[in-house]
Amino acid sequence: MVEATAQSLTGNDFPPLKNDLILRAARGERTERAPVWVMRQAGRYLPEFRKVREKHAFFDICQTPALATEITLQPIRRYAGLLDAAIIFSDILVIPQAMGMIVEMPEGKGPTFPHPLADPEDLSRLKHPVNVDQELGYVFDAITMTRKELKGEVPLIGFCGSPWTLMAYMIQGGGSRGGFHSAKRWIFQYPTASKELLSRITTICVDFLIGQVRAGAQLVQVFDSWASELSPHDFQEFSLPYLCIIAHRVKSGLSEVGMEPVPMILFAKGANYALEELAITGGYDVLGLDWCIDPLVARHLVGDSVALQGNIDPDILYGGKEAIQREVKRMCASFRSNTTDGPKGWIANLGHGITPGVSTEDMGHFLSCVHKYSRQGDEVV
Ligand SMILES: Cc1c2[nH]c(c1CCC(=O)O)Cc1[nH]c(c(CCC(=O)O)c1C)Cc1[nH]c(c(CCC(=O)O)c1C)Cc1[nH]c(c(CCC(=O)O)c1C)C2
Repeated sequence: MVEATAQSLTGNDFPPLKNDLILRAARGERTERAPVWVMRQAGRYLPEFRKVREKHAFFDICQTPALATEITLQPIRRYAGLLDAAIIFSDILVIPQAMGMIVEMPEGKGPTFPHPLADPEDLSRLKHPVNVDQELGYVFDAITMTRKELKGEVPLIGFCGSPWTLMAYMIQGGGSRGGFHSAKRWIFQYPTASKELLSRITTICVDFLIGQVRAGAQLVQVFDSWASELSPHDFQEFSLPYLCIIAHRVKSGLSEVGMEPVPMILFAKGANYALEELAITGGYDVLGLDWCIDPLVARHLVGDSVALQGNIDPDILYGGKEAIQREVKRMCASFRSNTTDGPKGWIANLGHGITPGVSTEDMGHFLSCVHKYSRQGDEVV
């Protein structure tokens, strides 16, 4: 059992980093090959995860730094040398919990809120303001412990959910399967209360991400997984402004405490129409793409101002080895603009999270194909 805590370890005590490929790509640099990691890489498709999960409740794992560390490291060990980043094992729904909501995670059922927010009066049920160190200090401890245990093999990514995506769960009370009709009703019927809630969540996201970086996270990602539920107009009104505030305040907050900024990644699924604007005003270093946009088109929209992450359709991992190889080749050609130069400002990933039924072997094959076909000097078509 490792006994480090965020208090006992300063940044300087962490082991030196051996693989900075993702940090260079996030800064927009040309790299010898594309760094690769996979959203939800530490999760249910891994038998070693399921084994731990049989014995522990989901949020007990999140709240026990040694278990969160162990699961974060599982894919790094299994795919030794193939993954270029680890992502801390946690969940976006720890923020609603910190605000006082009960969130349950029955196995195989996804998140459940027994008492979702029904109408604006329910905002008074929420803790406000939230002391992030007190409520979410366990995530900081898990990050510090994981960073140490990673021994500098790859950088560690911290994360949070976006204000809109979190609000959607808090009102809907369950996962995406049932849609987000109640949450959508709020933005139309109670726009002012919706914005009050979004502002409160934004403040927590800022403190939470700053705390994660202070604890040892070397990049951070904001997941706006359900941006796809909003029209372009409503994304402008109920998501984008809060996403921008997060990026700008995290950067200024870090500089106030004398820390270097870390690359910030935004994954706003289904908001490809906003890529150009996000690249100009968003404040993020990397924009994640879902699979519904051609990388060449995305690059054309954002120019050279940001790095891109993504974006193969996660279901390709069900298509067998040949299809995986063919589609990775295609993705590489598109992100590399069909040149033999190494990729520039590109982090390879899926266009959303890996799903539980993928075989561990096919995941490994995907990673190997990215290594093979994103390499500088190689033919790309
Ligand atoms: C980054 C992350 C998340 N969850 C988990 C991680 C761990 C790190 C990783 O491996 O990526 C573990 C993580 N989170 C969960 C699991 C499975 C839980 C179990 O064991 O029962 C795991 C391994 C539970 C969970 N938590 C959530 C869902 C989705 C439900 C829906 O469809 O609306 C689910 C199924 C909410 C959630 N959680 C997260 C997102 C954003 C990413 C995405 O869009 O996939 C979202 C939307 C983020």
